[in-house]
Amino acid sequence: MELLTPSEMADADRLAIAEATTADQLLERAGRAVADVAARHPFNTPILVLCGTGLNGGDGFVAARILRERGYRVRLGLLGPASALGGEVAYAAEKWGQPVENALALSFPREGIIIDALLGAGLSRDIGGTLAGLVERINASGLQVIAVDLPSGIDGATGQIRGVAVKARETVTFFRRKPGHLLLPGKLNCGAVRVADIGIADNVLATIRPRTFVNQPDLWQPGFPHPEPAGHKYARGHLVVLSAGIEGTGAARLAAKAGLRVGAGLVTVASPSDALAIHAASLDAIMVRRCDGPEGLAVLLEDARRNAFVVGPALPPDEETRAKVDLVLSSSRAVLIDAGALSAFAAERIHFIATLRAALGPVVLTPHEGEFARVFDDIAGKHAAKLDRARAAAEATGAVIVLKGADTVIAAPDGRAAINANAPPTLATAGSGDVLSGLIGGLLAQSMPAFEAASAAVWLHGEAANLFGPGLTADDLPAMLPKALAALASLRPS
Ligand SMILES: NC(=O)C1=CN([C@@H]2O[C@H](COP(=O)(O)OP(=O)(O)OC[C@H]3O[C@@H](n4cnc5c(N)ncnc54)[C@H](OP(=O)(O)O)[C@@H]3O)[C@@H](O)[C@H]2O)[C@@H](O)CC1
Ligand SMILES: [K+]
Repeated sequence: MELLTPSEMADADRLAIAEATTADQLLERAGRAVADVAARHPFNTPILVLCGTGLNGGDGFVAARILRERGYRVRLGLLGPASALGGEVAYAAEKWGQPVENALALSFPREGIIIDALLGAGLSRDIGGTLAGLVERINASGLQVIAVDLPSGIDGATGQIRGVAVKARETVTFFRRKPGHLLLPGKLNCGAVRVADIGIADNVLATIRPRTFVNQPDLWQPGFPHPEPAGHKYARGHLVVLSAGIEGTGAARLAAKAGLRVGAGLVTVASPSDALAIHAASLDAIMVRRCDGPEGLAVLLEDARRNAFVVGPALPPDEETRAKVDLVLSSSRAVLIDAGALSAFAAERIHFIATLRAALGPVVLTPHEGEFARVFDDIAGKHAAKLDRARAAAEATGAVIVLKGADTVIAAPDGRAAINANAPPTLATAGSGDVLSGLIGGLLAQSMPAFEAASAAVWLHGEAANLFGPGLTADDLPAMLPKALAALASLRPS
């Protein structure tokens, strides 16, 4: 499902108006959708509608009129003079035809709901002054808030709070969600997000060509390597996970188990001599091979059937790790780089980016924010918004970037980006990132394209955690994958 930035949404409105509808009709339908949500509250609920002077306020005027017609007690406060209203908003205000209070001077009811129609897609700067005071009063009022399009103060393109922002219980948006509904902190201010159909046809998207998506199976399911009846393990790739030494072997096993569960035909843990015995004792279906230093890795790379490598979980951020990364990147294999293999380049950033750009095979990096800042300090300094940071790093390196967090962003070098929305807080647990690395590696081994592989893995990771429920540890994730894969298969178009 596509996500539209506020400016892409304005294009959608324009295209819809050019084709089959009028601005008045769009405003009427948007306001009606808001009224429908408010009308789920009991009949005698007092409703305070707070309107700005733009189209967001116009939606508020329409909602106020419809709710009053339905018998609700509605008061309306306007931010600014009525003379500032123009076009369809002035028309909606005229049709309201009831008293208009000064939003900055009105008294709040003790109970009821507030409809926040102060600012939506037109937010263009930080909120300050008296409006900031009003937003703080709304948040301190204890009243339930229904936000129109976006909670006022949330940037629809980035999810950032511009100065202050309304905290809503529900948000009604139109046609498609915006990135700010999914990215933190905006997501937390939105409450439950409802998407209303206001009569904009999907075909406007062919002109707009959105580049940002919700990370859902429709985005990558067609390329997902569901097992084929005639398939055999050698057609499903061979994933190699590099292990750390004796004190850090669990991470490689977690990644390897995830890679095997997600369908890689063969999985090998490449282990330093000191850890061979412990891996061999705890792995059955997964193979174990000796791999000491870059020389050992070079030997493993001689077999071209080993087509995907996970490098980083539990590896020390040192020169030897850098040498291993350089070696796999120059081998034209699919490579997943995480953890120690990212941090190893904190002092060698220029070299790292140049090596990534020169890589012949697909590459995916999975930094959390701390690792990202370490390796891409220039980009982190330039871009405050997570979506922009991930895209800039993907463009700079030619790699797919999975910028992890509660609102993980997956960005491709061609500008596509997906925002993940199914990760429960229980995923923030030790070893969870190693499982994700293995999932991506396992899909890369099966030749799934890198952006799709990374997005699918992030979704499966979230799905497995959701299916497990409370008390999750990373060890539980590979065991939950069959259920997550079954859930995915059930969503497959027949
Ligand atoms: N397009 C369509 O057809 C449809 C659009 N729809 C609706 O329209 C909404 C977008 O409407 P919009 O573009 O008029 O912008 P909107 O959010 O009302 O704000 C503009 C006003 O805010 C002001 N302002 C900005 N930042 C500020 C700040 N920090 N602090 C204070 N003021 C600030 C800005 O002032 P200015 O910058 O001009 O001084 C201007 O006056 C969209 O969210 C959806 O609800 C639906 O009806 C469906 C059809
Ligand atoms: K709003």
